[in-house]
Amino acid sequence: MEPRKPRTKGSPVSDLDLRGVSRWYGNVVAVNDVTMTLGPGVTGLLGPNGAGKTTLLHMMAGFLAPSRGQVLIDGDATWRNPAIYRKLGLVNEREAVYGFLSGQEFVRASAKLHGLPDADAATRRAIDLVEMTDAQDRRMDTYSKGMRQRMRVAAALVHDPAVLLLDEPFNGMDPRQRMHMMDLLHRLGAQGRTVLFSSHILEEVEQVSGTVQVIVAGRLAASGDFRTIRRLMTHRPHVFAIRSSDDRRLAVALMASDAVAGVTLDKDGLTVHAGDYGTFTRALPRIALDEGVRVRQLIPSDESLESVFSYLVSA
Ligand SMILES: Nc1ncnc2c1ncn2[C@@H]1O[C@H](COP(=O)(O)OP(=O)(O)OP(=O)(O)O)[C@@H](O)[C@H]1O
Repeated sequence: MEPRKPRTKGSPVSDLDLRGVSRWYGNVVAVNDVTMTLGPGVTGLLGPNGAGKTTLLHMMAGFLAPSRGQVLIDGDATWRNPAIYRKLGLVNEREAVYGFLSGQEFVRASAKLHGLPDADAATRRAIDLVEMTDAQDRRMDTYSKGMRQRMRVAAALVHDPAVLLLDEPFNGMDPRQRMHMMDLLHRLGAQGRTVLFSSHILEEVEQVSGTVQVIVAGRLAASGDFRTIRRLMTHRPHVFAIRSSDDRRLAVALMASDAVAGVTLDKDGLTVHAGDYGTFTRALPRIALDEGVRVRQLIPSDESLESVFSYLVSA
């Protein structure tokens, strides 16, 4: 976890604690016995579609009761506790904005809902934080996806919460908008806020967050800094499809290698089961060279995110 940093101003730092949290819908177990603690800095909640990310975020935000366990902010349960909204902001996955409102009106409505004593000042400050001051008077339906998303973040930040939760904030953004949003999350984390965002894309999480929580099929599958997660994902069995100038000869040589667990040969070439990505990809060129075989194609054939996740779950 990133070191705790003091907030520059506003409310004190907050910790978010999940203790044995489960949530089921009828027979569907959406979240299964998740325990984690989140502190200041940016944390990525990584998981494939349907893993339970939205359900977790909604429980953290006090929108949804845990079926079992507890979600606590600074020791207080989030469920049925409106007082936590002074400390917490949520940016939901679905865009719910009235396009006829200007960005400024949208953020100001949020300031009013929070009953802030000086709604205008809070609105100005939040819009400035997301760098949307120049565009604040335009109607929101004239904004790009990225601009709309930043205004939604401003609305969630208008009361200066110590905790910010964002559900798939990068969805539908082009690379430039994505960079801008990443920069914003970095800044918010560096200010000492506890920022949690969900994503199903490893690279997004890797670029923004110090800490990663991986959730699969409702369970916490792994957690740590992104290097640990990346290592877990590469140090695992891999399957490669290979075509070469002499598949048969290469197959025989590969079978003798410690880096290879199994080889099948058919008319489309070789399928190699390797114990570990790095060991195999370092060994292959040497083996091919020794045998005088030219490798024409090397394709990792089980690189789907789902296969990585299912490995992490079983690990
Ligand atoms: N209101 C509900 N009623 C029944 N099942 C639900 C409900 N909400 C979610 N689920 C189920 O719970 C599981 C977790 O869903 P959730 O939306 O939390 O996952 P997610 O990781 O956010 O996925 P996505 O990114 O696709 O939204 C899924 O199997 C989903 O179908």
